[in-house]
Amino acid sequence: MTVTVATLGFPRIGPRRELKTALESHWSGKSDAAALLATAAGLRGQAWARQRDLGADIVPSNDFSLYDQMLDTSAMVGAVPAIYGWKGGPVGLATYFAMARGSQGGHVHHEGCTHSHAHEGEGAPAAEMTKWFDTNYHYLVPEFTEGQHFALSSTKAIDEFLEAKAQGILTRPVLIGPVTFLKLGKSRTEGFDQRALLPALLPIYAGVLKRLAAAGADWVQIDEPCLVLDLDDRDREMLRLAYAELVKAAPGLKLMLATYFGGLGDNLATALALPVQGLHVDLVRAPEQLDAVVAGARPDLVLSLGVIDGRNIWKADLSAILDRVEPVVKAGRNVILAPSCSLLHTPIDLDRETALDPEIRDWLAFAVQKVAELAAMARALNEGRDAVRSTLDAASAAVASRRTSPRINNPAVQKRAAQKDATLARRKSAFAARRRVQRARLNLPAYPTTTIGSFPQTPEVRKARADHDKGVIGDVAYEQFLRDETARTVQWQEEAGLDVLVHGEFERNDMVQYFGEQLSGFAFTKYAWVQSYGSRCVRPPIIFGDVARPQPMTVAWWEYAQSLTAKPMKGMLTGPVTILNWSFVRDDQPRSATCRQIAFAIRDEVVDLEKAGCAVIQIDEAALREGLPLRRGEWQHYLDWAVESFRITASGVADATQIHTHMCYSEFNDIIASIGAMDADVISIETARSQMELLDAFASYRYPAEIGPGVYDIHSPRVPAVGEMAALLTAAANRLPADQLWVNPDCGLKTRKWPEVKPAIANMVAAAQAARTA
Ligand SMILES: Nc1nc2c(c(=O)[nH]1)N[C@@H](CNc1ccc(C(=O)N[C@@H](CCC(=O)N[C@@H](CCC(=O)N[C@@H](CCC(=O)O)C(=O)O)C(=O)O)C(=O)O)cc1)CN2
Ligand code: MET
Ligand SMILES: [Zn+2]
Repeated sequence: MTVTVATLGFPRIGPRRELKTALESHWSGKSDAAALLATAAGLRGQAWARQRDLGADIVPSNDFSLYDQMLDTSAMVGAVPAIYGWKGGPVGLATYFAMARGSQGGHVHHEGCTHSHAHEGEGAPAAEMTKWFDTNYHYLVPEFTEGQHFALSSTKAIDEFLEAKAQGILTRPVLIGPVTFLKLGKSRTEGFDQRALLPALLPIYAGVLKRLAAAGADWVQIDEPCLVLDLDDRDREMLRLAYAELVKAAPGLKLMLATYFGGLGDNLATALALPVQGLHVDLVRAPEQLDAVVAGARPDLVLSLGVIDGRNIWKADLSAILDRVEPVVKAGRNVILAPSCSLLHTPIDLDRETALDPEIRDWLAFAVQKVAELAAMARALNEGRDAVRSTLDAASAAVASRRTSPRINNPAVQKRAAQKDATLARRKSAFAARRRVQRARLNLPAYPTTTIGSFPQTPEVRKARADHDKGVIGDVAYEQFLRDETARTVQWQEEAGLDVLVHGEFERNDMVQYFGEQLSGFAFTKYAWVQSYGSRCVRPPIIFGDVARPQPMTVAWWEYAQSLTAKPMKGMLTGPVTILNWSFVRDDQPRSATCRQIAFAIRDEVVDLEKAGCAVIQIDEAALREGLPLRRGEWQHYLDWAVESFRITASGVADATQIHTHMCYSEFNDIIASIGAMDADVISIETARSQMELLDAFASYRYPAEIGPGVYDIHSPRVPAVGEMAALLTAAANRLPADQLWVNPDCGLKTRKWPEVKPAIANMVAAAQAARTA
């Protein structure tokens, strides 16, 4: 049986972020819908042709999206909340983008926002956005109500299939499966479990499948990544019901059920019993499941083996993969080779990275290179390994070079990380004692005020950095520009009456990339953008080797900022867990080991800041929660090493140095013990939208240290009134002792504009003053 190659999805932002440019131009009114749609069609056409030319036999369609594939699914089934004023019929662009970004009524929802929020009287807020499994990609959360009516409201899946067909490519359309779609959504009706909507939803899916079959599709890929999560009996029953129904929808149409981001585990039997014609499994995250899948699968079940890592950028050891796949093929199985998941989570093309060190470059494969790897392996299986001998040898050589390169190994770093000394992860005294000396040193008022770190990254700031990168302005001019921005911001904070100041982070492109660029063991790219949400992208640094900090990274900026004021200036760092979770990480040692190395590097920075005189140091761990494993049984192990890494970072300083941490997500109940174990002196969290309910977790845990519950929803341009923030502080003080409380916004202010920030912070300071005298 011939082995074929499939991809499950391809990056859609475009090799030069053409989609980002087109979207932002359209949103700002500079170009019309036709121009946007033409760019989008061009990108789709390019991606299909490219994958085919690289050797993919099965090319996906409907993996493209103007914003997000979950939002596309909501549009497909007509799950549009009433606030968007949609009257039925096809969901048009205006409704689609209103759900993605909020709608006018004076206010366009800005692209820098990751949350839903209430904009009273300002049109409709955007739908809530949240993390897609354990990735840094965000999807728009579908919303359901009891009695929800569904209707086919977007023919995008069929249209794009026909578009590719007209280009001469018979694609395999991709749909998000109905069970994953419902499970990842939320119910707007109190007490209503949206899973009850499955019977109402299935006819829409069946209708789409019928139309696809009529348009000429032979296979459809249905993604059910929920199959790698902990499921209950009702979920499993839903899967049985859904697929019994859907395989009957269109005679002759075959379904490839795709699972990814983990192993099927205790859902294996459920998956194998579904009457679908093909099953895709992730053999990168869960290589051990291959034997059980093969043993349990019906002989006629087509197996799509996800052997190339869709979540990382390393070249694969092709011969080692062939060793594992060959016996399956020899046994007469019908096998497709594929990436572990959609290639959406990798950058597009390594060939553009001409500035990367050639040795490191040789270790890497982006989306384009990964398809070529698959094609080479398929040829080896079909024609014998000699047919691609040089490719296989080159892959083995690259893997061997990465394993043994002196660039990867730093014995001093390894020795340091191997230390078992428990005092490295322990502050000198317990919190109560630290608090006494910190209070004496800082002498802050009750309800001390501060901000989370960044101030607006204006177009001028971004332009100065781009001009500096291009050589249009020199180092001196760029430094001076940043000093001026910093000085203005420090002076303004003094005038605003804030108690603990920040320098503003103007010198940083991104809170992770900035550090990656200065640490050894990291490589960074010029064009390797990965979509985070909508038009927003990140360039995750690549951690290829042992991590060290050759020299201080932030001390000079801190010293400059502190020289401008007598008030305490916070040192501002990104923590090890967040750097790890927002980077491409080496796969030749456990993530925990890499995290521990980063922890020591950042610890050195903490110590150097203290030496320079810094009394308050914030170590951001915004991504601590998103690193949680998908299976609950694996949580504690992760939390233990993540917290240990944070503690290593924070524990090199004297009792009198106050360590802050910051986390901007709003769920602490299930991990509160680990938050406590971080042993920070102060934690700032996002709470403005939850009316301080979040603090209940801290209260019932009797969290001993200080907390800055956000009182200003920074994701909205709206300026909160003094009374509103004062009421939030009262609500906080009803839950926790007042002497534990700080006053701050939910998160950094980099995506906001100065005309919003200035009055909002002035009001926040006034609210703190009111609380002090209450
Ligand atoms: N890494 C990371 N992950 C995160 C977050 C985060 O802050 N960082 N926040 C959460 C939400 N996710 C987000 C992801 C991206 C952005 C974001 O703003 N991205 C920017 C790019 C940020 C950046 O790297 N900026 C660089 C490069 C900017 C750029 O595009 N420059 C142009 C030139 C611009 C000019 O000439 O004026 C170019 O290179 O082509 C800089 O400021 O230096 C974007 O897509 O627009 C925001 C939130 C969760 N995950
Ligand atoms: N210090 C960072 C900032 O203020 C923390 C952001 S958390 C996503 O931007
Ligand atoms: Zn934050």
